[in-house]
Amino acid sequence: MSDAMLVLEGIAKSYNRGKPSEVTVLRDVSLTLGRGEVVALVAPSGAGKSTLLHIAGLLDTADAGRVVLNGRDMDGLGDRARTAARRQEVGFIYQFHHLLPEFSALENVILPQRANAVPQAEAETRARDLLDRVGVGPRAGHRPAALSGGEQQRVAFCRAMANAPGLLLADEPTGNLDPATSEQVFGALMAMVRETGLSALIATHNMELAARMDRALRLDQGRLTPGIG
Ligand SMILES: Nc1ncnc2c1ncn2[C@@H]1O[C@H](COP(=O)(O)OP(=O)(O)OP(=O)(O)O)[C@@H](O)[C@H]1O
Repeated sequence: MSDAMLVLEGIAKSYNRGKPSEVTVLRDVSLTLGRGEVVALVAPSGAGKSTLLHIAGLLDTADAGRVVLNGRDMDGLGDRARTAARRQEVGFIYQFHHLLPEFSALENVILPQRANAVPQAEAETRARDLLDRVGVGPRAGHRPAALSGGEQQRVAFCRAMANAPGLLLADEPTGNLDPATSEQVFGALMAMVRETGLSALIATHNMELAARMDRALRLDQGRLTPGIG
């Protein structure tokens, strides 16, 4: 098996193709993310970070180029196979937690496992373990609205990790938090990523956080260049 968890080759993406409002976001994006490697994705607002993360995580398709996830070429796969690959291989974290408001923290971490046919008791044990590891175990029975911003985001990590993905994609995961909470949440995220040997691509505007990852890539004018620049 290859050492890469994710390979992107020559990815291009435009919105409103063929219309006067066409906007080209990604021109030629290539990237190899090794197993256990944590890479910062730094970009000005509107440069296409979310678009790139969505293509890498199989939530969107590119106009050109290849996505190889865990050694498997995603080209030509049907919707069902892409959804199955995404559920097994990819965890997402967003700037806003997007937890389900009607469910407790615990249930929010159980549900994705149930969607993956994990038995209830096993899903609950894993959810409790994940929540304990990021320090929100005592709050497991609370709904998101009763949790602080930092707690909500830690629950969102647990949800992303619920199905033990090999790849974590994060879109400004601490962008909505004050500096002290951001530090706490980033610390919990990195500890879990390192412990589980996950590969991660983490978009951030925070240069200090970017500098603490294995390397940084800058997205600008539809292309990636090394460094924070
Ligand atoms: N569905 C869409 N239709 C048309 N244009 C879009 C669509 N989605 C995104 N765009 C445009 O593509 C560009 C890149 O968007 P994207 O959300 O990927 O940027 P971003 O780098 O994540 O931005 P931010 O940091 O502000 O969240 C923007 O100019 C945006 O307006």
